[in-house]
Amino acid sequence: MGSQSNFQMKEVPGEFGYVLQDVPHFSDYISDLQTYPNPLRSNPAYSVVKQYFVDMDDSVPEKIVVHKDTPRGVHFRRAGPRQQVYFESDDVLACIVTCGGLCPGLNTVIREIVHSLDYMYGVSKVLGIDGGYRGFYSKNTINLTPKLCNDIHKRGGTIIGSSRGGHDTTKIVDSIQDRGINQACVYIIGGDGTLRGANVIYEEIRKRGLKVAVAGIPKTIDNDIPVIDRSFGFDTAVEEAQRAINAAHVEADSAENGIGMVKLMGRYSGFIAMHATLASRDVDCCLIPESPFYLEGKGGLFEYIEKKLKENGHMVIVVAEGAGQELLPTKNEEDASGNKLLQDVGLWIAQRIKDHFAKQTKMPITLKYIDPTYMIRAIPSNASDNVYCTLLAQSAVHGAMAGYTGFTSGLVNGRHTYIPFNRIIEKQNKVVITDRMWARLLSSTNQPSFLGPKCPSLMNAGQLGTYDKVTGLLGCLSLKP
Ligand SMILES: Nc1ncnc2c1ncn2[C@@H]1O[C@H](COP(=O)(O)OP(=O)(O)OP(=O)(O)O)[C@@H](O)[C@H]1O
Ligand SMILES: O=P(O)(O)OC[C@H]1O[C@](O)(CO)[C@@H](O)[C@@H]1O
Ligand SMILES: [Mg+2]
Repeated sequence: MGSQSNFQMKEVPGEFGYVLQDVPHFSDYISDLQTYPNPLRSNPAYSVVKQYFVDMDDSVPEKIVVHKDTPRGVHFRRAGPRQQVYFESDDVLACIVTCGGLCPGLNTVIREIVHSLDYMYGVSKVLGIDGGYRGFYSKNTINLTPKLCNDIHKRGGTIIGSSRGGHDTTKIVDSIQDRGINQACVYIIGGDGTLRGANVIYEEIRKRGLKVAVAGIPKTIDNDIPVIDRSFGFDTAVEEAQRAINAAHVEADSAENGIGMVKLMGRYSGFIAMHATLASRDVDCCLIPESPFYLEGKGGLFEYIEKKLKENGHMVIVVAEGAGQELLPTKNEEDASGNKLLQDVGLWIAQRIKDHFAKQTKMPITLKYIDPTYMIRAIPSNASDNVYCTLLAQSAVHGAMAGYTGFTSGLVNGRHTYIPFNRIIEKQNKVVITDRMWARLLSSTNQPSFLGPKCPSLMNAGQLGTYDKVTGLLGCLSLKP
């Protein structure tokens, strides 16, 4: 499945190095479009709010830490309602699909799209596509009404179902066309794979010249989507992870040389593990995919565990599911979407630790391994994620009604924006171990950096300035602002 984009990004330059990375609009490929006054103009709740409508020229900078001489840089369109809309309420058919793994907040986003369409724009025809992309052409749809969706934010999962694999662009766009509608808003909620899929749907719709807006809402519990401040459900996941870490700590603290190990999600990005560790303060070692480590010898994990047990009598380790995969025997299996299936690194390390302490040392240990991964992502979103989901959904609805397409809504530096698909699918967001946040974690846990002769890859790649071979610590990180 390719992810190359056929349409160039719309870049609008301005003064002093200002660049607007704009989102596509119907007017880019359809002529003679009719516009209508936004129905919110006559809605008493909104018409009294000063500056409720977003100025067409408002934009949000991607980087807010700047030097006095640096150019103004990349900006994104500010999200929110526009004075004019490109649909008449009665003509619009909207549909919502959720794809990929579960994430706290999916139902909140669905609820808020349905409610916003109805209450703000008078759009009452909203279909839920059953079970991910393949539901477009192989299953029945669900009529989503404000009444049906009223309580769903209190439930985990997604009421319309989700799946991996099964994306067929032609069939999906045919199915949108076959429903006999020429005016539609398609809301696609999902992670990096889903948004690549959304981009090709948008491109096909554009090639066919259809007045169908494709709006994405980025979803990923791993927080691996670039550009945005964080993805919805992440806050909830970090909070829920505390329960598992607490349990691991209690178990470890109550045993002789107790080790509590918790595996958290994070296929390629260790954000949940990093933030859960920073939040907890009970964690002595956090292992993430971006930071290679080794077990044996000087500066290795076993040596550190022995030191910690001698000092404190117990310790807690958090490991992200994608950490240390290069140490495990390879298994070339993929899921239906083509994502590599990972080995259980937590189980593997737990066994290696047990073997090491049984054979190499006279230290009896008690190790408890906790894998709360699916329990964490199956819960409803917390209060802060609920607010976030609500605003993401409202922004997506405003954007599509205003004729924008091929975009996701997303929080950038605390402001809601519209981001073109091209930007959001171009790479994965990862923990940068030469950034301040990872350094903060290292100083909080006091764990080794593992950047010794056994992990030379980063040294060779020149990602670090210098490395203190004596202390094993990242002495001279080139910290980014
Ligand atoms: N490059 C691509 N082009 C078209 N469709 C894609 C592409 N990559 C993935 N998809 C489709 O997107 C859907 C979801 O992809 P995937 O299973 O990778 O989850 P995701 O959106 O990345 O979410 P998660 O964060 O849970 O992994 C699947 O139906 C898959 O077929
Ligand atoms: O078992 P599933 O549904 O494929 O999901 C597992 C994957 O989904 C994620 O939660 C991302 O959504 C990853 O962290 C994890 O590897
Ligand atoms: Mg993904």
